[in-house]
Amino acid sequence: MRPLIAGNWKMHGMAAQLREIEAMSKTVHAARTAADVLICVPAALLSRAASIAAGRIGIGGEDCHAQASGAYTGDCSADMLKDAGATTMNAGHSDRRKYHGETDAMVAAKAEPARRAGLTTIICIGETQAQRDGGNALAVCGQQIAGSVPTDLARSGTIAIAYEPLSAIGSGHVPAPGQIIEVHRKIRECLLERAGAAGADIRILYGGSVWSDNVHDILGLADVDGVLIGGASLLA
Ligand SMILES: O=C(CO)COP(=O)(O)O
Repeated sequence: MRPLIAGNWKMHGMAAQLREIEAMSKTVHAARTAADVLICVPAALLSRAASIAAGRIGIGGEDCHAQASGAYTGDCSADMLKDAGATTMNAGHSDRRKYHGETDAMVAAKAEPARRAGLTTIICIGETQAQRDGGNALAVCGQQIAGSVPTDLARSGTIAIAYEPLSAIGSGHVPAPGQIIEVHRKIRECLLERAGAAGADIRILYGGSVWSDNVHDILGLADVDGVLIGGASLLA
């Protein structure tokens, strides 16, 4: 499977930061990179980022509202992301689950309008350290897949999954390879159960403290079809 190298800028970046999009687009284009490259940016930068990227790399949104329009002050719909130039969006990032109380059902409800808008949705899952310490990591990830991945979307090829264990995000602590392999294998099994053969073609990304010095090793692990990068994606 062609890997996806995705960045997530979170709530970082003013207009000056778009220089990095320019530099990344040029590098990817010139090097004919053997991977798809995508940067998810704050909504305020989306339109300018997409115009600078000019299709050389993908530009994504970081979230959307489940409704197409309405009295939802401060929110942004999947159609709006698409209209601004996005190809992809994130849903269910642990920041959203933690600070906005997003549940699996809410995440699933965002993925469907994204598909209708023509966006691929990267659905983020991952266990907390307490869940891992309690021996529940695989069960938690399985439940998150069951709750946040609509079956028809899994079949339609318009989603990717990002496994981001919370203890790895922004900490510099990447789990042992065995942990990543074990959880990705579990996710693959869940996807095959849900979507049949189509589940084999869904990309499963790893996220959490990915940097230039560990990305090659991580991409070499079984069932790792790409990475979702936070801090390191701010620099071309
Ligand atoms: O949350 C992440 C990407 O969505 C990972 O962030 P870091 O790469 O900064 O650990």
